[in-house]
Amino acid sequence: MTRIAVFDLDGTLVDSAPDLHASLDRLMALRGLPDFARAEVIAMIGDGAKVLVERALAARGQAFDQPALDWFLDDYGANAAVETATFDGIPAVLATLKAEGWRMAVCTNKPVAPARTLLAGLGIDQFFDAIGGGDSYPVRKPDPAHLLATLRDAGGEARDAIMIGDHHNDVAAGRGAGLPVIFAGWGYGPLSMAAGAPVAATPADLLPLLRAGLLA
Ligand SMILES: O=C(O)COP(=O)(O)O
Ligand SMILES: [Mg+2]
Repeated sequence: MTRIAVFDLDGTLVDSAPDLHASLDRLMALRGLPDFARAEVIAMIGDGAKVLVERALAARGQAFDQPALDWFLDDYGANAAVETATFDGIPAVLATLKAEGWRMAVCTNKPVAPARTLLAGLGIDQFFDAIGGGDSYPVRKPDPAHLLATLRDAGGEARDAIMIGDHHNDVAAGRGAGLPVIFAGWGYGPLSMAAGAPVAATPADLLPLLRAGLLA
C-alpha cells in the first residue's frame, strides 16, 4: 500500500489571502469600488476564482461580468506569489511524509495555472504527484469526482488516501469519495466547517493524525 495525502491549497498549504486580496482590491479600484477588509476576502475564498469575483462584485452591489473575471485571472496569475507563503511547518510536514514514503497530491478549486506557479514559486512543487485544479476536470470540490480524478492522476487509490482541507468543500469532497478527512484548523474556514472531522490545530499536528488515519 502506498499511502497518499491529498491537500487543499488555499488556507491549507499556503496563506494566499494577501495576494488574492491585493488583486481583488485592484479590480475594485479599476471599477471605482471600495476595497475590502482581509476578513471579507477570507470569507469569500473556497469555491474558485469565478465565485470569488462573483462574491466580490455582489458585495459591492454589482452583477458578475466576464471581463472582471478575465482581468482578475490575468492580474492574479502574474501576482500570485508576491506575499503568499506556506503556513509555518508545512514544508517540514511535506518532507517528513515524503521520507515516510507517502505520495502527495493537491486538490484545489484555484485554477491550475496559478496553483502551479505558487507551488513552484514556494519551492514545494516537487512533493506532489499531481495537481488537480478548479479547471482541470469538468467538476470541482465539493464534487468528490474532483478528488477522485486528482487521485487517479497521482497514481493513488481512494482506499489508501486521506484528504486534508480547511473548507466545507474539502470535507464534503473527501467524505463523498469515501476518504478520511482531517480539517486544517489553521486555515480560513471556521471550525464549524470540520463537521465532526478531526481537527489539526497546526501543520505539525497533521503527522500523528495522518499516520493514525490510515490505521483506523
Ligand atoms: O481558490 C479558491 O477559492 C479556493 O482554493 P482551495 O480549494 O485551494 O482552497
Ligand atoms: Mg482551502
